[in-house]
Amino acid sequence: MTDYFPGFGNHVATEAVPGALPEGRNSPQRPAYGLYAEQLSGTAFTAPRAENRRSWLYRMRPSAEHPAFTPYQGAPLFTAPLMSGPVAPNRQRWSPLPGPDAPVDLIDSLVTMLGNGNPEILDGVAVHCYAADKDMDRRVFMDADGELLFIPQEGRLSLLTEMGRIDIAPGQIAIVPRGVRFRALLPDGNARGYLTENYGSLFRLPDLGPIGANGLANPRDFETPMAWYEDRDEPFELVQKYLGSLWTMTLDHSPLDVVAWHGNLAPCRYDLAKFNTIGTVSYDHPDPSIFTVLTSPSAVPGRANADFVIFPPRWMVAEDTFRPPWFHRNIMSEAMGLIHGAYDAKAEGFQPGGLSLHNLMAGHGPDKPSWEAASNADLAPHKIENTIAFMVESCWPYRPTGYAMEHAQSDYDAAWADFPKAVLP
Ligand SMILES: O=C(O)Cc1cc(O)ccc1O
Ligand SMILES: [Fe+2]
Repeated sequence: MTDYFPGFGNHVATEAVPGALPEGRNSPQRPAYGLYAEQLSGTAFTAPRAENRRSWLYRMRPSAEHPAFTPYQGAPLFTAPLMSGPVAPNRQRWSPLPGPDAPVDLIDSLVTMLGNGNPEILDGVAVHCYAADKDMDRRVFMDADGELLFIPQEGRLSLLTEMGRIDIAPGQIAIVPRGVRFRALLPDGNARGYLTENYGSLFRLPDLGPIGANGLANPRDFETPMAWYEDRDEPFELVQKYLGSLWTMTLDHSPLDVVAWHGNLAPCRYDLAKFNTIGTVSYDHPDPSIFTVLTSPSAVPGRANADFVIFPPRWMVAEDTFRPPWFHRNIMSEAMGLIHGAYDAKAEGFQPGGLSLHNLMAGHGPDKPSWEAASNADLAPHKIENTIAFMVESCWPYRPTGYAMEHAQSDYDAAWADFPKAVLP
């Protein structure tokens, strides 16, 4: 059983062994039990206090003690997206990826679909999919390129991280900060889902403006695990993603050996069912920014490097309104996935586990069957139920990988074919 602390980005102090956490200072001359003190910084030392995120880890061996990394040969589809060459301004959509041919763990199963920005300039975001059926045993992963946001779609994940164990099921999400090592177990034997990799500023809760002090994702519903460690003196492979490529080295022990930690940079989980969904109670379809769970700001105010947005169950009551998403062309770029159920703008072809891409200025919106149904619907209050879609909206256009382009649906444009022409008086 794992226990969690409630709250988002709180300062936490936790020890798995009594007496392991120093009191009154971060770096005593001799930490208890011969532990090693290590600071893990998620923001620059000099970041403004309100944004400053770091933790102090007390571990059995310093993480500096390791041999050189060499190129990793696994995870052939877990890549940086291509950074050059033309990108067609086409809308794209993907059916769920085929399952693995041979047993594969979470890291080796990752398939990079979309990405923008560049880990070298600390801006941008990538969307990967996983479909795994093997635990990571004596294998640990760490991402130097960004913060990881897990969005399971099928099957639970147990993320054994340096800073605690996180259990999530479809409908829940987990964040693992940049640099935090972990291995993933699959309690159901297999798991599928999405992984968002944020190269930019850390995800945080959005400002609420006139909404007030409460609403959307409430801070208390985020959960940070208590300290947990494994004391295993056996070979452990550590795979690291660094500047877009994968590297490996082998330790003679598990690096998940942090016995105590304190600070405000830590993994956490959140149950999307707890989202306080806000919508119109009069008319019109509000902009989807009202569904923002987490945002990673860019340097331009109000223009996110990445917004993680959900479309959860909710009441639709708008009067004299076309209720689903409208036709639109957006300066922001939209990657969307579906955890379960059906999305109200796409009656056909957008399946749970699938993905879609509407890059900046691509005309999109309801497909023809959704448009027809919503244009003629009786506007009684109606509850959208049994579904959660999500969007990773970014100010930078996404580049699909070569794999993504080879596996895209070939007929997505047909979603918007044959709309009747308006008849003028
Ligand atoms: O394109 C989409 O389906 C996502 C979306 C949803 C919505 O309610 C309004 C705008 C928008 O981009
Ligand atoms: Fe959109």
